[in-house]
Amino acid sequence: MTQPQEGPGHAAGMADTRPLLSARGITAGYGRTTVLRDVSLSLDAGATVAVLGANGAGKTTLLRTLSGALRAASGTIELDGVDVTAAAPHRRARAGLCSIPDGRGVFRNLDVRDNLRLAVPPWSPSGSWDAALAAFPDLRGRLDQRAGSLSGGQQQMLALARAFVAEPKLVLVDEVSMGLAPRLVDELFEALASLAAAGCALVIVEQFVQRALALAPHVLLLDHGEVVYSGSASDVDEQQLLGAYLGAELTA
Ligand SMILES: Nc1ncnc2c1ncn2[C@@H]1O[C@H](COP(=O)(O)OP(=O)(O)OP(=O)(O)O)[C@@H](O)[C@H]1O
Repeated sequence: MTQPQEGPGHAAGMADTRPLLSARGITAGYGRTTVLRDVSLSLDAGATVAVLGANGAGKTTLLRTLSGALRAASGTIELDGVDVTAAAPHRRARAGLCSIPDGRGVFRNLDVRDNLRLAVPPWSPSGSWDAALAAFPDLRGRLDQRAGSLSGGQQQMLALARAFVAEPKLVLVDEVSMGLAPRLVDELFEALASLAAAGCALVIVEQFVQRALALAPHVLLLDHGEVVYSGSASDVDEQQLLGAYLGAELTA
């Protein structure tokens, strides 16, 4: 396994600048069940990593631990140099983290306008959501519509639009394509690409591996809660990838 400082988003040989996200030795789970074991992930500002692995490998658990929805049993998480291991989700959000969970992450009882308004950070100079509506013009005519009455795809657009408005340094995206038609998934991935192009770092969990790899130059491959590959997407061994997805024994 690659050491964290050589992992995703960290080009070997480059000047050693502080990573935006540094998670080291994370162990986490639910009650007495340990899911993640000694997971490390380091990501530079503006870098994108795809977290891959079979069902139950621990991908969502990793995102939940990074967002603060789940407390790590051991290990440390630093965001932009600040230790947020014990910080509540709202404190991580203030530090620049935005989480888009697979349950969409919108306020279903509020209309689209209020969903966007609440995503504006208090310190934002512009307080504008023009970029969000430019990325998702479909939402423009729905500002007064209750989020809960939007289609699944529109809710996912709104969740991503909120990320645009929040101007985060890091966005955690869990299964953005879940249950959506390919055309909508294209649109959502274009929006993710423009977030990345704007300098936002992304940690992506995605069932469509090829889509994730098209966006992410870096891969963290989990198998039964352990990192079995961490590094460049172009170097990932297809057999190893397949092995992790099939839950088969992996060769070194
Ligand atoms: N709230 C929970 N309580 C107890 N166990 C859980 C809970 N959530 C997940 N698990 C278990 O933790 C393990 C990892 O689940 P997780 O959702 O992180 O995997 P995943 O890689 O995201 O899988 P999938 O692709 O199916 O979403 C699984 O065995 C799952 O059953």
